[in-house]
Amino acid sequence: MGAAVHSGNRRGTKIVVKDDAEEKKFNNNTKDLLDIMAFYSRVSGSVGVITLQNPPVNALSAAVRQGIVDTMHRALSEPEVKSVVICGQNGKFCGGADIREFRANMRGPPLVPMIHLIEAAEKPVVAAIEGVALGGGLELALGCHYRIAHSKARLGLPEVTLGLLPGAGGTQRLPRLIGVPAALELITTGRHATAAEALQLGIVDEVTDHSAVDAAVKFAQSVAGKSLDARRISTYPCPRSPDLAEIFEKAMQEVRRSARGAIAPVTCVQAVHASVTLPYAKGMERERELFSTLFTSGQAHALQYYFFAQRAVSRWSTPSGARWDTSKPRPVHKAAVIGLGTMGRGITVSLAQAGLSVVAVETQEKQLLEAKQAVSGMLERSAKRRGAPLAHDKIKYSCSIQAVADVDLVIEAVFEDMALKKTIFQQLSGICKPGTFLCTNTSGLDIDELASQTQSPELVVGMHFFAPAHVMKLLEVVYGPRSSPEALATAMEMGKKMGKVSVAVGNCRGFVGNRMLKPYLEQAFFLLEEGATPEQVDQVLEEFGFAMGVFKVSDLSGLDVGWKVRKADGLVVPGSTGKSARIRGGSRYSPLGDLLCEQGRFGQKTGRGWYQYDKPGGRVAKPDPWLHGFLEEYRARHGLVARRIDHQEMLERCLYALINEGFQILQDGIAAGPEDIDVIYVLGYGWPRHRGGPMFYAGLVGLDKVLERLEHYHQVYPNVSGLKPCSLIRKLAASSSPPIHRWREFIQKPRSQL
Ligand SMILES: CCC/C=C/C(=O)SCCNC(=O)CCNC(=O)[C@H](O)C(C)(C)COP(=O)([O-])OP(=O)([O-])OC[C@H]1O[C@@H](n2cnc3c(N)ncnc32)[C@H](O)[C@@H]1OP(=O)([O-])[O-]
Repeated sequence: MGAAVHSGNRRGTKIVVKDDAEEKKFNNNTKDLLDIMAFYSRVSGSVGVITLQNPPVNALSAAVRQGIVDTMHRALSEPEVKSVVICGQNGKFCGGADIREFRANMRGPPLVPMIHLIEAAEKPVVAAIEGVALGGGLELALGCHYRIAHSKARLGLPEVTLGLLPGAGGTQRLPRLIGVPAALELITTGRHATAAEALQLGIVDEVTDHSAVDAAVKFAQSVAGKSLDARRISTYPCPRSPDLAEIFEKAMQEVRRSARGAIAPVTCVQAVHASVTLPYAKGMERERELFSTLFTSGQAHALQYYFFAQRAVSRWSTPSGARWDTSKPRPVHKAAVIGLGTMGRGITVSLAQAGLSVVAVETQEKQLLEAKQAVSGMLERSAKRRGAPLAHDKIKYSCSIQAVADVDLVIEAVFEDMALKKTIFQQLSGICKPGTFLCTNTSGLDIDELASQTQSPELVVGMHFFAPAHVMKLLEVVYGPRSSPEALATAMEMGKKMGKVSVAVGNCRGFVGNRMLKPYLEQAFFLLEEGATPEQVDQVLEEFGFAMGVFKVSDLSGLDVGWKVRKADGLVVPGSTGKSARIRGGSRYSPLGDLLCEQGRFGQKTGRGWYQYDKPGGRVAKPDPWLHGFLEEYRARHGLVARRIDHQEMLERCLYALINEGFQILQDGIAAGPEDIDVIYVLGYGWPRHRGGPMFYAGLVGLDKVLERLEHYHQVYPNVSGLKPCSLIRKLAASSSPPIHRWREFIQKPRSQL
């Protein structure tokens, strides 16, 4: 970069042109905005450089927008300046509008006129895109006359994932620039494109491996004085082709199919449609109208809540006072996986892809060979998909558990069998070098019972992966009463390294996810007893937005899994008749799942479960007349009279029972906050993201309403403990249902042990 010409150095060679009078004027204009967050400097004499400065992602806050408007005016008014570059501080162009401002009163200049100011400028404006240009960030770049990107930059319009549409001209400019099909795909999925793809699509003009800012300055000099007539995207003709109607119809079908009730993707298609049917100015009006509808919707609120929730879970804390910011993870270079069944294989792949050396142990030679082949295939497919190098050489396979002696962390992933796991933990405790963290992949067993098998219980934590383990983003990291903060921090960090969202949870039966699933499943079974069919219950849940209804999920994961657990708990009493058949420990119990298992109906794997499949392993669920007959016969045998159950009741009983357990989990301190539960349910259990998660949904419905319905159902079914409202929901409802971010104040804090 050339020498700067003004005084007032703010950062290194960047010179800020901002005199006292201007500062005062700005402060008067913006009243309480603390600082101009776009800095102006002049480079090589003739290029005005505007640098957005709002860490960490240079989001377009009111102050940044004000700064851009002011510095643009400055650049345009200086006769020496012939062209302008807009860039972002710290190698990040811009992460879009400031999402935190969406729920506050609108201040500062709006985005749309700000971008028009840039586009209408008579001097060329070049966007220097490093890091990210997302949402409003990309829309800002589309308002510039040229775009230069760094090869590692990512560009996209992810507004749809926040329940919005690109409302700063994105739906009108992008199709004009790259055509309707490509724009529709980017806008409705919200995915990020690489710089190379953006170049190919025509979103950017040049890609560089060096500094995009330097390249943009050079470029800006080369285009100074040239006509900008062909560079203003808003003036481009509307893209037209004979098959446009078909393209839109297909896009609409696709988003309706995949959106599961989310309104933003559908609205995005409508907005892009306006770009071809209306002139630009009218298209912008339509974009604004549609944007306003989305902006105030509950779905946008839910998705934006979820955006922050997913980030908040990394700031974990435990009731004993351990915290993310005071507990340091220990580095892990070498890890081991014990047991190479389905879960163990997925975990091995995740570890190897995270760059760790892995010792993969399976004691049966034949299974070891099979696992080795399967893992190689998974790694190859995954490397191809991600365009990443193969990680085969990271893994050493062994038949002997002794091979784990020198690893830093072990993940045991054998069957869900406490006796077997205990034996392995006893062995590990003797074999591993001192300080090795011992983790168990379990979906609900007692971490502390396992810890007690070892010489160092403080090194033991649970890592509950979700199948398929190399694909699913969720990891429940379970701390026992004796797990050290360091062990917890290390497991959380390991999850992050593997690309997972790790959520710290306390040790109890089923942890958070599966514990909440129990009353939900229970209600689904009871509904069948009372007259519903699996299809009806699933339809209600799928219409709500679940990826799959509860019975389809049960068929997919295998009915035998829960059966084994119930047997171990002494709940399965084969051949029992009369009233006692449906009561356990004084509470209502449905043996329906047990009865199906006794018939060998384990779900998809046996071709029969709650549904029928064309063959064992078949995927397409079809209603099964046998099952309907079986349910009728079951009801008759137990003196149950089938009734028509409406959608509302099915939904309320399943969801409110689950939510009630969520409140109990908060009250027990098993989850630190409602965000933890919501992230677990969205990422691990198919809860629709546009409904924020079960706890957020409860707040949206109204806690007093949820409480009232729980009270009602508990009155009707007094022997179902899952319907008895938990005291925390009562307390919150009695305190005028505070917003979700204040719920933690109402949870009784266990005394800190620190
Ligand atoms: C008319 C209007 C039309 C336009 C609408 C829009 O532009 S809508 C917007 C469209 N844009 C998007 O949807 C992009 C949203 N952002 C992202 O996808 C990612 O943050 C990233 C890829 C930019 C960086 O990933 P990374 O893994 O490197 O980092 P990270 O993810 O951990 O974030 C770090 C911190 O920054 C925070 N924060 C981030 N962005 C924003 C924001 N826009 N705002 C506010 N805050 C934001 C984030 O909460 C976190 O804070 P914490 O927890 O530390 O207090």
